[in-house]
Amino acid sequence: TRKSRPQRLLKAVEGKATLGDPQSVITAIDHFCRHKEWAMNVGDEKGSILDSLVIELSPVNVLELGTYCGYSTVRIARLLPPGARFITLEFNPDYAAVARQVIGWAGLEDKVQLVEGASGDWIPRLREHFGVQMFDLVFLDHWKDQYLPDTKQLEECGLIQKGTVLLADNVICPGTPDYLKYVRNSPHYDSRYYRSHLEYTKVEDGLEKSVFLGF
Ligand SMILES: CCNc1ncnc2c1ncn2[C@@H]1O[C@H](/C=C/CNC(=O)c2cc(-c3ccc(F)cc3)cc(O)c2O)[C@@H](O)[C@H]1O
Ligand SMILES: [Mg+2]
Repeated sequence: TRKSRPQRLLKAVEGKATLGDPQSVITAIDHFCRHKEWAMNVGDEKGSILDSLVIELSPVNVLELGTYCGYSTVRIARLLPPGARFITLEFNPDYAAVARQVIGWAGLEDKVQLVEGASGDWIPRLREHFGVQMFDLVFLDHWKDQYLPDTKQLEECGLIQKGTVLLADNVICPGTPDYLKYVRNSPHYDSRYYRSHLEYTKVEDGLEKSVFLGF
């Protein structure tokens, strides 16, 4: 059967990137998505905003919801301080398999724990299974209607505490209206929109950064 788009994206990485060089993996994926086939990676423009926020935050415990091909996983992992812990959740086994190889090409497999499974099933188990107390950064980039329920579940499990930063992709396109309303209206979050564009296009999109202020 024909290869899937993530498998074709992986071939582009293997053909162009340098083993162990995260930047070359990022560049290869961006080139593939801009010139060959669009794919729903956070991309280079929003990716640069993501980079600057990771550098500024220097997070120790990071959670990503929705690994897909591992593009944002590589962007984040390459900037983490030694000893940081990065868990990324992906419930599609085919995407997880591609992401593992993309992360491996970047030489970042020791920095990332890719957990195959649904966020709803895993969020309640992260504390006892991985011994994580709270997350400094949560990057939301999975199904857009899951951002809000998963955020509430993270709050209930005590994995979001004072100072935790939520960074959400696609708050304009495709859009996450219920999540946006929640973080922008809640007295417990200080929320800010970083205007940008939908990856590899001129369509408006952006990232919403929401800092939890405590209960
Ligand atoms: C069931 C919820 N829990 C989940 N737990 C773990 N992984 C999950 C989950 N949901 C989805 N996933 C995974 O996250 C990924 C899903 C991402 C969904 N993203 C989008 O729909 C998206 C879509 C667009 C987009 C924008 C404009 C268009 F015209 C077309 C598409 C752009 C983006 O940047 C996007 O992120 C997949 O790998 C999926 O298997
Ligand atoms: Mg996205």
